[in-house]
Amino acid sequence: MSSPVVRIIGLTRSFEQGGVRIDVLRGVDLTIRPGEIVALLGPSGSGKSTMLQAIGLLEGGFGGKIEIAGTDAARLGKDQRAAMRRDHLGFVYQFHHLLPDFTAIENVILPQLVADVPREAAEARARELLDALGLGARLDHRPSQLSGGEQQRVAVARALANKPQMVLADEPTGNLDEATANKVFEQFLQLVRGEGSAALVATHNERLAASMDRVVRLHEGVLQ
Ligand SMILES: Nc1ncnc2c1ncn2[C@@H]1O[C@H](COP(=O)(O)OP(=O)(O)OP(=O)(O)O)[C@@H](O)[C@H]1O
Repeated sequence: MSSPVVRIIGLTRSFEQGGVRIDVLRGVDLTIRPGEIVALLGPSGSGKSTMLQAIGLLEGGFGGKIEIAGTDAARLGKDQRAAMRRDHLGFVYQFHHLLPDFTAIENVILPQLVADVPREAAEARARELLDALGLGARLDHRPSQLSGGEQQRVAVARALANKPQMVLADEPTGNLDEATANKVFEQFLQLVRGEGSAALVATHNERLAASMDRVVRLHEGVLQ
């Protein structure tokens, strides 16, 4: 059996708020296999974003163990964590965070150049992903010239540009109207499946969650 893309054991995280300690994550265990698409459900404030930040190696302050692609994150220095994010993980957020002065295709090319992909190959890959998302006629548009759904699709293409083993998505269609959200989400899932990436997708939407391979729920700091 192939090794998991992510394995977390006993993940904990607490915050101080106004002198009061809140234990948000109280011992979360989760294993995600290659290509597995997992929905992360939980009420507002239950710690979904906090969990994605931990797995994305974006912040410290966590207890427990996180392994990404078989490597214990605790052993990685700052630069190695950045390399792990770049080479193995893709990120999609509720808001697109595209670079406003770059076109759609440039936004998808850039992370590849940072990963030392040659320019021509990076451009071909960006074109392929944007085409697959129905944005073939929008390659040279800047984010401000795109609709919300189109911006979010560019963000999806950017997340997949470096062929990540896993995509971490935090309410990736949360700022879109329902019809657009459904369409973009369907395209997102189809592309992630086609690419063979695993994904962990935080959402409030039970219906979208049901279309994924597995659903886990955060409740009172643990997964159910
Ligand atoms: N940097 C921080 N400092 C203090 N408290 C924090 C911090 N980050 C998160 N929290 C608290 O941790 C809890 C979980 O927040 P988190 O954003 O992970 O929840 P969530 O499940 O993603 O919520 P939502 O569905 O509303 O996005 C909340 O009570 C939040 O206020």
